[in-house]
Amino acid sequence: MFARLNVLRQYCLLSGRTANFFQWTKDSTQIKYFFSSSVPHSTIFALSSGAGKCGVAVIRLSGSKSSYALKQLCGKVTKPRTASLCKLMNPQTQELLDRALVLWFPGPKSFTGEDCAELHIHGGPAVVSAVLTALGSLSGLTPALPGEFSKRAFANGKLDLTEVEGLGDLIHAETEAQRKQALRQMEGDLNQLYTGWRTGLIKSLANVEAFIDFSEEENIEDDVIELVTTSVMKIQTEMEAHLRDSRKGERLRDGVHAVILGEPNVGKSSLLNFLCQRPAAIVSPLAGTTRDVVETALNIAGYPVLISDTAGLRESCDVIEKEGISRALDRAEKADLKILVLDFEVHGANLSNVDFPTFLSSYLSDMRLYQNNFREADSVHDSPSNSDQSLSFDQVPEDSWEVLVVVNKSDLARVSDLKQVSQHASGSVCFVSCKTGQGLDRFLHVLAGRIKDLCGDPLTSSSSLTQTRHRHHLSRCKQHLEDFHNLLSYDVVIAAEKLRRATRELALITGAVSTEDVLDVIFRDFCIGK
Ligand SMILES: Nc1nc2c(ncn2[C@@H]2O[C@H](COP(=O)(O)OP(=O)(O)OP(=O)(O)O)[C@@H](O)[C@H]2O)c(=O)[nH]1
Ligand SMILES: [K+]
Ligand SMILES: [Mg+2]
Repeated sequence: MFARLNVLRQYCLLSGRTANFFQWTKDSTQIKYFFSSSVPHSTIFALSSGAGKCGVAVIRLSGSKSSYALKQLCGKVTKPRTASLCKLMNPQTQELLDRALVLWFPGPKSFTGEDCAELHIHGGPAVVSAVLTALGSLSGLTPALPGEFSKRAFANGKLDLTEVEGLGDLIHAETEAQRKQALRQMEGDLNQLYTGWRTGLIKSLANVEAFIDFSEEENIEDDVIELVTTSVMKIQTEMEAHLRDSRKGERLRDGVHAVILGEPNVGKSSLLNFLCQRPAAIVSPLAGTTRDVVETALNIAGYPVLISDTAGLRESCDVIEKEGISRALDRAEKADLKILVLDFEVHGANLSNVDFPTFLSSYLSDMRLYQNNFREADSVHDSPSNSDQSLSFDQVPEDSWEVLVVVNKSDLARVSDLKQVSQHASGSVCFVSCKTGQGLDRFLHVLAGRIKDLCGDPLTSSSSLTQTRHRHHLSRCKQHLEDFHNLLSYDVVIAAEKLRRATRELALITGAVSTEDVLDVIFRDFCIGK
């Protein structure tokens, strides 16, 4: 009985595709399994190219009535996977709608796995509207919901969930590196990795269950548990390394958050304007010009960066300026990269042997302390604290941060001074002048290098974790595996349950096991026609 049970259970777990529709529950003696009823039957259609006037628009159909629709509009079903020039007629009036290139993809060799067709028509809004109206008039055809084509592709085993997410990211990719990462994921990079781990864990689980069921009566190899432990440990180690990637893939997907920080008037806004090549922030000789956070999205060397200019940091009694400083500190806390701007005239002579990350960390926490004190005592508007909060480099080291140091206004320095100071400063300090442009090319180069380090190279590095959703399930999986090791010598049955839960977490990532809620969230961001 147990052997049969295991075979069936394994079948459910291993048959990646079937498992989509195959859920099982176990009570003490029997297994119930059933097919999900979510197999779609209607035939859907939508404009898959962007809306608005364009040369060519693509209307896509999927479902069993696609061939019927072709017959109604073109008078025939065209040759599979070949572009055929056809006249599209209104099925009711036989009026000519457009001349189109028609493609016919009989299932299962299609994007969704169902019978599919594409109509490449002229991209005028009236043409598109006339063809969509004609399709809508056919019985059994309904307009597609957002992401419905991809959802069907998933339901029919054409894509797993990570590939669906890769496809969504590819459509939303705005920079070259994002495109590469998304494409890699859409091609099945993460699916392979996670399914590989899951298959490995399922094999181990089968061995543990065989051990539980037969160890007393039959010949089970003595070292089976030892082999399982080694194999699970190997997967666990790989998973831990994958989780420990400093959020590179997630950063590339969402954009690196960089923040420009420094005292008033050092040229923070001038630097932002240089980076985005437009006057995004107001520059003026008045200290305290920038109050709000000024945020701009940039593409730096193919990587997405969200850069924020902030209020100059100082002990201010002005309520609005204080609020600006609070916002700057909040932004600094969340940023992946902090760009500290200094004024050459003020700090140029004092740059050697400074540990900037630890210095900035403690400087910002002192600023925060000052801000909080100020908030608590309403009466302190005209009595700044006694502590000296100007930038000086002798503060106590605290933490290690990603900091890029820019020394601005180096045009005001004597050439000999600049040379001497830059020789003694650490290699990561950039001496620039936003006024004359000197040093800005090198700064850009250094900045691009840092951003690349933060995101990783999507082509050469190993597969990156790209989504919080994946991280969530992987962390839980890792926890179950740890519990498995800890429990194994006490209670094999409970340990086996932990292993089973670990495999389930991986199945939730790829969608081998899925719930409607998760699918709704994933497909929600898709556009109509995809
Ligand atoms: N000589 C010189 N002046 C500069 C340079 N960069 C900026 N400035 C001037 O310095 C002043 C302050 O520049 P901002 O960019 O407004 O400085 P900020 O750090 O954003 O100032 P706040 O927003 O007030 O904190 C302006 O008058 C700029 O023209 C530079 O490289 N050399
Ligand atoms: K200013
Ligand atoms: Mg400013």
